[in-house]
Amino acid sequence: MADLVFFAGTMDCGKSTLALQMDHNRRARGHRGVLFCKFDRAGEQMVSSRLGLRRPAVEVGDDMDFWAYLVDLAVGGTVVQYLICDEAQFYTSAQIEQLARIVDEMDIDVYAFGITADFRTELFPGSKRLVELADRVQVLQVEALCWCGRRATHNARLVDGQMVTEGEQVIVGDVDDAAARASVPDAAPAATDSGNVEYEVLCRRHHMRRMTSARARQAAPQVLPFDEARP
Ligand SMILES: Nc1ncnc2c1ncn2[C@@H]1O[C@H](COP(=O)(O)OP(=O)(O)O)[C@@H](O)[C@H]1O
Ligand SMILES: Cc1cn([C@H]2C[C@H](O)[C@@H](COP(=O)(O)O)O2)c(=O)[nH]c1=O
Repeated sequence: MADLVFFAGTMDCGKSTLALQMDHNRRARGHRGVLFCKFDRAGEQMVSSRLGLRRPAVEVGDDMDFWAYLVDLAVGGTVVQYLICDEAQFYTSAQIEQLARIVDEMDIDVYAFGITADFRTELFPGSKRLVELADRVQVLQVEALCWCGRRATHNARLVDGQMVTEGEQVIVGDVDDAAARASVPDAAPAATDSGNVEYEVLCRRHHMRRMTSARARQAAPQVLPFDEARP
């Protein structure tokens, strides 16, 4: 019996890497699948991981109907056994419902990958519907870390280096990390009308205190990166 699985985590915790590995392992055994993406940092029609892997994918627009897409494939004689859906937080609620229907009525496994909450700690529409409908929500084994060493559970948005808690929900961008950026060399901070946007993953405590690594460094330069006192 097929499953709808939501692999959830913060930014930079290895979701796209796992998505590409799951696709690779299935294809290596002759299974047929379709890879979907939306607003990948590396560009359209692509799933990319910070480890340097990337593969072409079908870009999901708001008007994309997964059910109709799969029906068309079936009518054309293409047998599909699984779907990999990256950046699923950006999908609409209706699209997540279409994916659940595909699992139940076409017996196709759907593996969705995405961040649960935005920089304001509010659920994205796609993630909300996935939490509501998935057979399983799986937290990734590789944990992204807050600057204090705790598991990072939240995503902070930095505009010109300052953490913000208001703004548009969707701004494509990367974590503020030179090593991470090295795998996508053309990925500069996203320039918007309001400034340069980057993200940083934090534990809840430091997200709520708006204590980014830069602010912590200013407050107590000697305590980074791992402070026993943990401000
Ligand atoms: N230079 C590196 N060496 C080893 N691992 C790396 C390197 N750069 C990134 N990673 C790994 O890749 C992960 C990010 O993978 P990615 O699939 O892009 O994340 P996500 O899709 O969740 O944002 C990091 O958490 C880290 O484990
Ligand atoms: C927190 C947050 C993130 N985003 C964007 C930034 C990235 O383009 C993606 C997440 O990609 P990743 O592979 O998981 O790193 O989401 C956003 O638009 N709004 C937000 O609040």
